[in-house]
Amino acid sequence: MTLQEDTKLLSVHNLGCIRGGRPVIENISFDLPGGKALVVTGPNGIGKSSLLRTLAGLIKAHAGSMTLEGAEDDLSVGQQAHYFGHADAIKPALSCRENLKFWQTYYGHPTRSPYQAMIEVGIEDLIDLPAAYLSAGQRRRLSLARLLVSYRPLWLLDEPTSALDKASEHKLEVLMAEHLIEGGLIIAATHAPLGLVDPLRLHLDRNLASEPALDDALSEPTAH
Ligand SMILES: Nc1ncnc2c1ncn2[C@@H]1O[C@H](COP(=O)(O)OP(=O)(O)OP(=O)(O)O)[C@@H](O)[C@H]1O
Repeated sequence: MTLQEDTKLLSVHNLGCIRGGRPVIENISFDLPGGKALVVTGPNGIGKSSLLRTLAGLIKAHAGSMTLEGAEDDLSVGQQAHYFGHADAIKPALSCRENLKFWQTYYGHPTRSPYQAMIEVGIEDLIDLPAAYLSAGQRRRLSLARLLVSYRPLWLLDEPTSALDKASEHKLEVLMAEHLIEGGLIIAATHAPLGLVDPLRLHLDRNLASEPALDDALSEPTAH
């Protein structure tokens, strides 16, 4: 495949990780170009979250390699990724604005003000409220706003619609579409349809734990 100068490409080759002393993902290989999403599916406990956490650099890969070319090549994949996991990365004693300012300072590459990001997720009225006062869905939306205050090309989304109402789910669809149009990449682990247009798909299956199936991929899985 020929890469345009500004085209990003995430390449994952034979990735594996160990948790609790046993391998939970093995031999995961795929290519994901900028502008595309990869939807990861599979039964509970198969390793979807572990895959995302490994890509985010939160779990050490015990095998394989991953690179993200075309962005900041000197940074690791995790350093170029926003990780939106089950736990909301929110400090309850800080206001919503202070939480977003903290993350923007930490991540760098500012794209929107905290207030603009809060408008995007529809909770701008709560911007000066301590995050401890937010409902579960509001916390989730604040967590989502964290992705909007700083640019990172790769979004790693673990069950991103959990606790979101229908309007927020729709907003998430729009935000994901915008990120892809701008050449970003998304990997989403999900049990729910996410409204992504024509995503690549990786289904992890218990019987195929060492041979994940990647449909419609740029490169065939190379499980050995
Ligand atoms: N902190 C941990 N220590 C040890 N083992 C863990 C840990 N977290 C998860 N596991 C194990 O790793 C395996 C994969 O878990 P993971 O959370 O990645 O699955 P999942 O596909 O995301 O599941 P779900 O659909 O339920 O969210 C499971 O067998 C789980 O028991």
